[in-house]
Amino acid sequence: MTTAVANPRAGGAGGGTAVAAQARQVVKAYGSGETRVVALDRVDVDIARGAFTAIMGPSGSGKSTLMHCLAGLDIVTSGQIRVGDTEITGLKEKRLTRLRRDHIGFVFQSFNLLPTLTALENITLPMDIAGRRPDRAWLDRVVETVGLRQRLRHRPSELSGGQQQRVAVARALAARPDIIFGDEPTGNLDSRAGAEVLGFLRRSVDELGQTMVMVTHDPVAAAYADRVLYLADGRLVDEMLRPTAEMVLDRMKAFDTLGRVS
Ligand SMILES: Nc1ncnc2c1ncn2[C@@H]1O[C@H](COP(=O)(O)OP(=O)(O)OP(=O)(O)O)[C@@H](O)[C@H]1O
Repeated sequence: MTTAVANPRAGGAGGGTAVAAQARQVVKAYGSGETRVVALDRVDVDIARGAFTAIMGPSGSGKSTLMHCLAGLDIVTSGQIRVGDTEITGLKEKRLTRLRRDHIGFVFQSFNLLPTLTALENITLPMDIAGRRPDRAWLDRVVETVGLRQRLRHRPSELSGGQQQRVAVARALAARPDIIFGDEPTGNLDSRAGAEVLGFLRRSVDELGQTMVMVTHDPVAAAYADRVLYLADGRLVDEMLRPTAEMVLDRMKAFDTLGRVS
């Protein structure tokens, strides 16, 4: 019934390009003088459209900073960031806010749902605020994909953690963003609920053509991705295609042996 929505990607910014987001020679430094910290050190990366990318690396290696820079939440010190066809470095805050609102979705570790609203109201809230009408057929398909049909009238307190995160995923998907960023989206969930949410993120890539980028420490979570990027000391040091949890774990152990964990 929901297969009628044939091309969910049509109409997005830069919909024709194979790269959803791109970093070129990105440097991000915090502070100055003796307290200066280089969080990203000349990072080049292409995030493929319609793929699931995981970002891994030791604590403090720059994962969140890279995600925030790619999402236009943080301003780079030097280098360029493109989202779709738009060069975002140098954009004024107003245009950046609009770009984030219209083209980027977020899923955080804490679900960030409004307790007084039902699941459905939470899902459509960003569109309501933006004065956009939800596309009913698309919303239907999203609700179906994340398995929330029977829970739409429930408030967050009446839902399990996994279900709440599925509402947050549906909220991100509902606006049909060009790219969704997740910062440890399963960090607050037990392994069963985490697996469920990761399964839905995977489905949103496979069935809805969504582009997903997720920061994680968890090899099992990373194994849901098509590609894993490894950061160490603010640099992109390695990547892995079609990962399995064992492969990711082995790679992490190799990094440990090199003394790269902080
Ligand atoms: N606002 C800030 N001010 C100063 N330094 C910062 C700031 N944000 C991050 N840093 C520093 O930049 C570096 C990278 O931080 P970042 O949060 O990106 O790492 P991470 O890999 O996401 O770490 P974790 O896995 O612990 O979340 C760290 O050394 C951190 O201390």
